[in-house]
Amino acid sequence: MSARKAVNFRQVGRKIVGAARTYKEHAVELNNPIPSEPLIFLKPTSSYIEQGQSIIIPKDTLELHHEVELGVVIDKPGKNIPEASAAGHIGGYVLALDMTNRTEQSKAKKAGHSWCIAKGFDTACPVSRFIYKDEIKDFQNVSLKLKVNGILKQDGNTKDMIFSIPFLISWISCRMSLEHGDLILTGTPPGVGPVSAGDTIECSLNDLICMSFDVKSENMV
Ligand SMILES: O=C(O)/C=C/C(=O)CC(=O)C(=O)O
Ligand SMILES: [Mg+2]
Repeated sequence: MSARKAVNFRQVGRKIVGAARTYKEHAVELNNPIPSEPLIFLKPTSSYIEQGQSIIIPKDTLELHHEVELGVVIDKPGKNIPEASAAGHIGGYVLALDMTNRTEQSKAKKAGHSWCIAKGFDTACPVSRFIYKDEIKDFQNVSLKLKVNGILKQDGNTKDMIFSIPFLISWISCRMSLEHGDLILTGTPPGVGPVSAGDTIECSLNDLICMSFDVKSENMV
């Protein structure tokens, strides 16, 4: 059996590409149109945290939302990647949270500005350990769950995505080169909602990964 290959995406520190509204019911719950093509954004790698660190709500935030997502880690770089060969560029996965400052996002949407502040604050991208490719048999059939203070809020599966993961990889690569160590957040299933200081978020991927994060406000740190 060939040695498993890990991609040290945290050490490599390349870009985080977020895909938005990739689950129909999530687009609907936020009163958004069902997209005809992917909507993407970038998150800085300064937003990464791992279990043991806290999610910090930026000051003046009225509404911070949880979004549990499957993250795809890129191994083989490429540009204009054909959909048919896109899966060959995947190096592994993570369970991720695309924490979102909805207060900032609403302002940005009204003004036609980017979501970089809404999506890019420190601690906005909690991630699990690296998940080897062979640990997930079918990336298009992955269960994603999230609880807040023990109450189930999100319970989705990547089989319900509007765009397939190979399509997302191909589509993104036609607009920007994908590099070794990049992370693609593939979007969140329905059930997103607010978290407050003192809350605990628990999330899981299949029966493989569980992680939890506490939520603090800036004046608590
Ligand atoms: O359109 C909005 O109001 C918000 C969209 C998102 O934040 C989308 C995602 O990040 C997602 O679908 O995962
Ligand atoms: Mg998201």
